Amino acid sequence: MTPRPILEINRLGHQFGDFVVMRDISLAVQAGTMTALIGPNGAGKTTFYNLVSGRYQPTQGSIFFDGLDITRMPAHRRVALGLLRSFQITNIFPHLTVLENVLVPLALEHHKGFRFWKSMSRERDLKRQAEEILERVGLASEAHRRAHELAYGDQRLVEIAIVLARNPKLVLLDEPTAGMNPEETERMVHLIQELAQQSGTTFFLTEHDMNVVFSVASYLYVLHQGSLLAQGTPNEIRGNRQVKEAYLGGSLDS
Ligand SMILES: Nc1ncnc2c1ncn2[C@@H]1O[C@H](COP(=O)(O)OP(=O)(O)OP(=O)(O)O)[C@@H](O)[C@H]1O
Repeated sequence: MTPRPILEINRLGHQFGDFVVMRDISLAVQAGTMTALIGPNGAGKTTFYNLVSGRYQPTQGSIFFDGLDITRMPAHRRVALGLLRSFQITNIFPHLTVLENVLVPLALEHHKGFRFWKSMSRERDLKRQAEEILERVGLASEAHRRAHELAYGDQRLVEIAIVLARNPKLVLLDEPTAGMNPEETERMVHLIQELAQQSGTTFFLTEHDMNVVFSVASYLYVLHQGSLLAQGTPNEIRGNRQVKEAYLGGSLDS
């Protein structure tokens, strides 16, 4: 029996007024995989993520998460179900320490809320969990620094730690290496690979850097002008003529 996909998109379409940005997208993301959505600039990746995360509601089609129809569900309820998005723009509390940045979502996950912040901060168990998450993303030594003091690449790691603290089933990773230098990119790639192998979390990422995509993803969907142009393994996509043409000049050859 084929396992049920964690994310199933059926004939998804979206219009802004009369302008059709997305048409007839059907795809499935299998649990435990690292799947990527790629496409040239303006292909519709951000719109697609906004539809899946609940920021926009599609004008056509349906979205199922873990077997549940979430097409019209508000974003915060999707988060509560375990569907999280890591934003391109750093989305952290700059004046809290790195550890506190992870403790806040952990507290939310444990339904304790901000009112209990003071007593909660002493709770050894949550602190230990936060430290474990920081260990996993390679930030244990930065735990007591304020987040805004960190280098850009490390701030993106804090963002990943915040997402992990919500105990996600599916993470939409929006350009995880955008704006990073080569060293930071390499660290992030290693981290993504490790997370994909070790946790039961499923990742669905979009990324402009094809070297990153081909080294982390096991399956790819290619968007072009709002439609699905191709799907397949990294090797199949690398050799796909239509995909190469869509990218005009072969950034896929690298
Ligand atoms: N709010 C909006 N209103 C009208 N058109 C929009 C809106 N948001 C996006 N678009 C249009 O939808 C199309 C897809 O844009 P989108 O940002 O989803 O593409 P993308 O693949 O994420 O691009 P990039 O890789 O450059 O970030 C583009 O033509 C864009 O101009």
